[in-house]
Amino acid sequence: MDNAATPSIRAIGLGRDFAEHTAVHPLDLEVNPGEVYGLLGPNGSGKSTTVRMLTTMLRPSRGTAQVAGADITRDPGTVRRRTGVVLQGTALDPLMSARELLCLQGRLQSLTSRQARARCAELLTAFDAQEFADTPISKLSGGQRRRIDLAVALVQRPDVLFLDEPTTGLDPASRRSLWEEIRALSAGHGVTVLLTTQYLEEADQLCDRIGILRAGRLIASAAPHVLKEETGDRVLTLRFRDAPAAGRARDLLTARGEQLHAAEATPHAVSIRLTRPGADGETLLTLASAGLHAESLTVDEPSLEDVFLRLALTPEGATAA
Ligand SMILES: Nc1ncnc2c1ncn2[C@@H]1O[C@H](COP(=O)(O)OP(=O)(O)OP(=O)(O)O)[C@@H](O)[C@H]1O
Repeated sequence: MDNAATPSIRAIGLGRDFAEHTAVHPLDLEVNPGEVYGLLGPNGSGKSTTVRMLTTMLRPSRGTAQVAGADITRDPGTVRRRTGVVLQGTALDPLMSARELLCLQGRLQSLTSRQARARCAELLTAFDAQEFADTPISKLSGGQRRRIDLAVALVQRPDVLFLDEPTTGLDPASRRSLWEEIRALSAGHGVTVLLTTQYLEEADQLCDRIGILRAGRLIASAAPHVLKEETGDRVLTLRFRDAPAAGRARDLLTARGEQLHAAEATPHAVSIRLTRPGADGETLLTLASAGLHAESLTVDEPSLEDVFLRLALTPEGATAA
């Protein structure tokens, strides 16, 4: 994909049924070259089914998609040649070493044995894996295996990389190091990455844009900061000298119809959701005119968790797309 204007992934009305059950409702999605896009959603929301359709492993029941410039149903061979895939549960042969696996993958991709060895050495260096390159896969840690999974998917220099829950089961340090690898692929090599995750922090830190799936529907798709600004309320916390002052402030604000928030559950503090522009100033004026002066105040920005809880877990039909 060398045309920056052409999306690396474009799905139009893509959907899949299993018997009577619609796992993915018609879905429209565009992911641009070099972008890291995260599909986020609770268990069973359709993340893996979407990835399996886009990687040509599962035929869609409806709709179309182009991946790396080729149609997933009309030209699945080209899609496969231009994409790398790392699915849940490693499929690596436990008796082979990383070096053997990478060379074999290179040969399967029609590299000469000399080219395959060179590519293998390049990837082992890039993934800092020389130290365990000749150890059987069965003896590697979860984090080391995941790095080899990723390296195997990169042998053919894919334009688009699909990662299904790449960091599930990894400790925080291994997770962060895998994020670095993924960022380097996208920023340094222009690889487009579509990953699924159940970790909000991962989506927030790693992804340029996030799509939230709920019951097979894409209910939001935007940059994490945009989702936070659009969906989450800021929270104002005021701390008073004593609990009675905080109690009076709480009563006054409740009577005005403000939404109290359990951000800081101490008797000296009161937190409210800032649901409209200027609500922070109004609140301070209201309290000051009743002789209530806070000793300190903080405003917390919404987190992706707020967004996710509101969008993904509220009853169906209660939120707009
Ligand atoms: N092969 C299948 N046969 C029947 N139903 C399936 C099949 N694969 C998935 N489903 C159903 O489709 C829905 C979406 O499943 P999918 O695995 O895509 O969700 P997910 O968001 O990836 O979940 P998880 O986070 O648990 O991996 C679920 O209701 C699931 O039971």
